Amino acid sequence: MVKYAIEVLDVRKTYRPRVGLRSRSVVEALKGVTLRVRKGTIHALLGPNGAGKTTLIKIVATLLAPDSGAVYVGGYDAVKEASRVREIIGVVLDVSKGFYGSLTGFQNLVFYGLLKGFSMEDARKRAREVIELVGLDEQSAFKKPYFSYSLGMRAKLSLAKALYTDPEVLLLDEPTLGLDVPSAMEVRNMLVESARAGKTILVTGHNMREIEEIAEEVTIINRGVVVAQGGIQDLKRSLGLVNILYLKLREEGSGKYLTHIESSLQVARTEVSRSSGEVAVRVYVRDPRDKIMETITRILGEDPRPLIDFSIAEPSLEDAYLAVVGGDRPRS
Ligand SMILES: Nc1ncnc2c1ncn2[C@@H]1O[C@H](COP(=O)(O)OP(=O)(O)OP(=O)(O)O)[C@@H](O)[C@H]1O
Repeated sequence: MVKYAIEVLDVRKTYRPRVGLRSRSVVEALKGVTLRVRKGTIHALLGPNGAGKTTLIKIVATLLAPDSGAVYVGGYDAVKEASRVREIIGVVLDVSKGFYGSLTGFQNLVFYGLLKGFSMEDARKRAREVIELVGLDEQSAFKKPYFSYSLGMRAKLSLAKALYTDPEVLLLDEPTLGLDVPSAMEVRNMLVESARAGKTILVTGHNMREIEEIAEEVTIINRGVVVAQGGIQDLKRSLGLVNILYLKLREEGSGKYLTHIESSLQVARTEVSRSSGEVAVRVYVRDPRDKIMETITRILGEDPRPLIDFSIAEPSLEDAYLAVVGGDRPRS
């Protein structure tokens, strides 16, 4: 059995856009990117504008050929066996492309089904199913022409099309772009459900909170190069990101309490401020949350009096992302 549903091995891609009549500039969009996505998982491809994410999605989707390197989807070579790959993928690229403006969403999907070899009856049945699955409202789906759709409705219809053939692998370039908050949440839930059901998803996006909620692993690329990769928690740890422990203590006994904390945990830094008999402390800790909780509980057992309140803030994927590409200006 194939362990990785998607394998991208040392892929390079250069664009040579025409500038003026003769001269050509060269854009190295991917400079040797490798990533592997395990079957039944969600892997997020992150990076600033122009990093090369769309280029990579298009290559995995067989829409662009790499200059060098190899890509396998479901074990099939995306260049030599492109038609096999196309049978097992669903793709969302530009949510505003790929539909006929004068047809309704339903008609567009039925037409797509017929192109994919479905009978008229099956094409209509499947179109209804995916419209329901993505939560596209019926009035819009069956009555309104596509050209009148809002960006959010277009995004849902794109997703419906990607899911139409019930593909093993979903390749989604910013699938929640333009969706309102509840719709984006519905889509996220649907992706998580799809992965649970065994589908493999490679998704790009700029909303780190959304990505953190759904993805198991991430690849961060910048200027065509992988700058960080792996499980989200491992990534935070490897970047040396720390938890922040907030403590509110009574003045009396606070010194001893803090000494205890600092000797039990790997503390990177402590910030203390005092006001009206209370001490507010921020402790930057390298230990995981469990260890911090265990330490607080133990010290509390010895002397509960100084502690008024505490909370722990864990670093977010956004912190990790900013640590890797923070401050970098978008290209082009
Ligand atoms: N058809 C093309 N011709 C020339 N250059 C291109 C073409 N498509 C993309 N590029 C360039 O390749 C680089 C990577 O672009 P790509 O669209 O893959 O980035 P991206 O990470 O998807 O960005 P965004 O987050 O803005 O969608 C950019 O410098 C872009 O300008």
